[in-house]
Amino acid sequence: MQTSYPRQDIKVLLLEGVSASAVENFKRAGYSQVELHAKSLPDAELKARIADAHIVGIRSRTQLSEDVLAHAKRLIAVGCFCIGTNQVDLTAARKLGVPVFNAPYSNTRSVAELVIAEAIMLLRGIPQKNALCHRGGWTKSADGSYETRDKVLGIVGYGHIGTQVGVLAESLGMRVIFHDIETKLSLGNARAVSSLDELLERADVVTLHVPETPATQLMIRREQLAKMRAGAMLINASRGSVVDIDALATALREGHLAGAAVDVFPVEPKGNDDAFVSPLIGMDNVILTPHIGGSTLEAQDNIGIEVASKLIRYSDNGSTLSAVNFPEVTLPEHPNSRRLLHIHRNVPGMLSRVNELFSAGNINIDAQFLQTDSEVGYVVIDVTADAAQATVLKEQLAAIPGTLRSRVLY
Ligand SMILES: NC(=O)C1=CN([C@@H]2O[C@H](COP(=O)(O)OP(=O)(O)OC[C@H]3O[C@@H](n4cnc5c(N)ncnc54)[C@H](O)[C@@H]3O)[C@@H](O)[C@H]2O)C=CC1
Ligand SMILES: O=C(O)C(=O)COP(=O)(O)O
Repeated sequence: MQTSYPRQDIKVLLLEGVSASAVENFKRAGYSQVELHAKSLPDAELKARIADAHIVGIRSRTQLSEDVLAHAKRLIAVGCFCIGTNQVDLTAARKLGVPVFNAPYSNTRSVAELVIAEAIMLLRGIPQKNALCHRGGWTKSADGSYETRDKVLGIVGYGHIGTQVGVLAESLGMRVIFHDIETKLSLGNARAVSSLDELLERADVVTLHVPETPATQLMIRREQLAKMRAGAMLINASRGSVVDIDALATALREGHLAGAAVDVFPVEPKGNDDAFVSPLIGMDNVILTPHIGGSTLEAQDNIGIEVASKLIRYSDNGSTLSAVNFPEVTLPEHPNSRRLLHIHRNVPGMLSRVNELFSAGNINIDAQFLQTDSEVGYVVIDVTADAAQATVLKEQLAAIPGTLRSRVLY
């Protein structure tokens, strides 16, 4: 279907080495202006580059704050080519009429596999043994080295990743307990515990799989670490903000914890050429990884296809299905109609004002779908009109007070 605004004029800005599968997907769909950067950009450059971008794709590192988004004058949609969307000011984007999409499942298995591998490595004391061998040392000993069988794995955040970690851990013979703020269906023999404290007190290995929210900010501090069993281990592949990293360093240094595996940090380098700084550097019993929990070729390839497809669908036909900050609207394509979009502040009487326009112009509405949330309304309208009429209608829609965006799609 030919779009009113030519696809080749739509600028797609992709940062942080988003997978080539995304670029291919855009190009195949006719979006020829795709700019790909290997890293996240410094704030000033980001503001400059985002100024004329219609679509922006990022991963977990790029911060799309209200201030940055205010520079994006032509932005129609944002894609987070990852799970977390905490790096985007979702409310600010919504108020600008910009839907944000992500890939909620594609890298979950990759994280779960890494966590299981780390649990085994930590229980065997491999990080410190490996480090010593590299320095010419030799510690052939069973001290502090355990099988996973019958050990208790405590999962904090029993969602898409947490549940998969639980299933894999049970296949190794671990006993799985979990804590979540929602009531969750237990898979296998996993058991919910009554509180985070109970989980910390009972688990041999604690693994964190919560999103970054105000409630998970520094969820694991000195007091929580002190509640963990002496000799227990902590794995964090969620967000760096969830753990007080200095308190973790102290608990490890003092020997209360036997080891840790950390993939995410309060401050992470912008790209592979930048230095990594952490109080955990130099601790042999800590596995440090550069936020690669979801970085497998399979996951990145699938994420590239998934998020690019969502962005293309929105740009081509207005579907906001699975947007994380926006009313979800999807309407089948009606090839013989013109499609208009109207995004507005959710105030009383908006739909009747939109519809008055069409009846005043004697324009027939072939199909219409409105969805609202507390702040924003989004309506897709298919009408019988020619291209010139559609352009006039778009301008008239834009003039309705409270309008955030109006577009003609085709
Ligand atoms: N290291 C990496 O490369 C990756 C990290 N992640 C991180 O992992 C997080 C989790 O991913 P998914 O499992 O897919 O998310 P999810 O949304 O499926 O699961 C999160 C679970 O945490 C629970 N939760 C939320 N707040 C909580 C709280 N205060 N206390 C206890 N439970 C709470 C939720 O109810 C939910 O069950 C993502 O938000 C992302 O930040 C995700 C992918 C890759
Ligand atoms: O999916 C997520 O939330 C992740 O943390 C993975 O982030 P990344 O795409 O590796 O920057």
